[in-house]
Amino acid sequence: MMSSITAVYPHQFLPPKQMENDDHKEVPDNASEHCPGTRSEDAGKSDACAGCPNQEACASSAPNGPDPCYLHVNSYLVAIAERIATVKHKILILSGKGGVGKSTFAAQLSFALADMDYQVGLLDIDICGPSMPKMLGLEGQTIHQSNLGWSPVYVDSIGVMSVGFLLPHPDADITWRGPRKNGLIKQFLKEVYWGELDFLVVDTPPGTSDEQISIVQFLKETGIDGAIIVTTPQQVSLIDVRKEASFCKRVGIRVLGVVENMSGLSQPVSDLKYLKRAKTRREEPEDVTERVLAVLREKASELLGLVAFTEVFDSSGGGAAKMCVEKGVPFLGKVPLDPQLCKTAEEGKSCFGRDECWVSASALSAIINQWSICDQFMKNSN
Ligand SMILES: Nc1ncnc2c1ncn2[C@@H]1O[C@H](COP(=O)(O)OP(=O)(O)OP(=O)(O)O)[C@@H](O)[C@H]1O
Repeated sequence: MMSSITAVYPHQFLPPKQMENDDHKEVPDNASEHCPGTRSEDAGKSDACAGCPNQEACASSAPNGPDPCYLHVNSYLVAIAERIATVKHKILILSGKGGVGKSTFAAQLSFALADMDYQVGLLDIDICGPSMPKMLGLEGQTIHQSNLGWSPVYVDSIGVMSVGFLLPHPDADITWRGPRKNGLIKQFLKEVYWGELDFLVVDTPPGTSDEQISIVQFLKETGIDGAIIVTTPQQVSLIDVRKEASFCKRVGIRVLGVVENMSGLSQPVSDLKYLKRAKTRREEPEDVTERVLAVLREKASELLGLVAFTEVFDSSGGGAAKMCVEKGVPFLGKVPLDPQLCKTAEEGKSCFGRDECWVSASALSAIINQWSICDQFMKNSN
């Protein structure tokens, strides 16, 4: 039972002692209040070190030598494992490049899973560029804490956690080096009370850097079920997907599959015919019958799923499907470049069940169904 709910303010991102640190000064979670940092000349020797459980380890380490923080790795991994024990499945959403639609996919996947009556959490660990508050229509929301921990912000039963909820204003920048990002991700995993979840979807920044290393390290006790890699069809994006797949292999994370997003332009057939005719005649159909026919054609093509495909980016290299064969990872499918999906995602809404983005919604549904992770995972966990 939750009680005494209070807001979590930006200065509570990290414990005060870490807020005062510069990025090179490591302070163990259990250190005394005025800890000089494990890399300091005074580590283990200053007055503040008296009585600290790390004193001996710090005093015996040469400055800039092995970091005694690692002596406490086990304690926070255990704390995270206990906290995350109520989460059945953890899925990372990765991409090699930015702007390929990873956050869009993570948000729409969460909506789809919630529609299937799963309990879903969405953790945004893109610390410097959090998109989830916008993509879930939760801008301006703040995090609260209760005696159980930090409460996610909820939309359509999806619990969402993002650094975006902790910013003093939407334009505030976060310019942090690795250790501070690491600290916040650790804090999210230790502090957030998700309750019983079927899926925790983790949206990451592009690449294989601090955030990816942290999440893999922190969840290694409990295990990560797998990763979905999002790409666009261009070769420059696919080169980086190969790196993501190699990263997953090296750290022992199963690649659940690759999604090719913005994969050509798909339009209802009726739209194309209508546009072509209007362009040829250089006039709008003034005739009522013409207009009625245009609407009927659109509805008919929607019902029949008739879509015309136009290639936008060069995919002569074979696109993601070919790359998947070479890397031996599943190809999950293509999502078209769809202005309506962009609009819907930026309005923070689900594309499922919306007439205007039925083309991309059906592509996403096909991917999620083909992925059939829900069945597989739920069977394994029952
Ligand atoms: N299939 C699509 N069709 C049209 N627009 C799309 C599609 N997928 C994503 N977008 C739009 O592209 C933009 C970038 O998407 P998104 O933020 O999801 O990318 P990202 O890979 O998460 O980027 P970053 O990693 O840099 O945060 C957004 O405006 C989004 O609405």
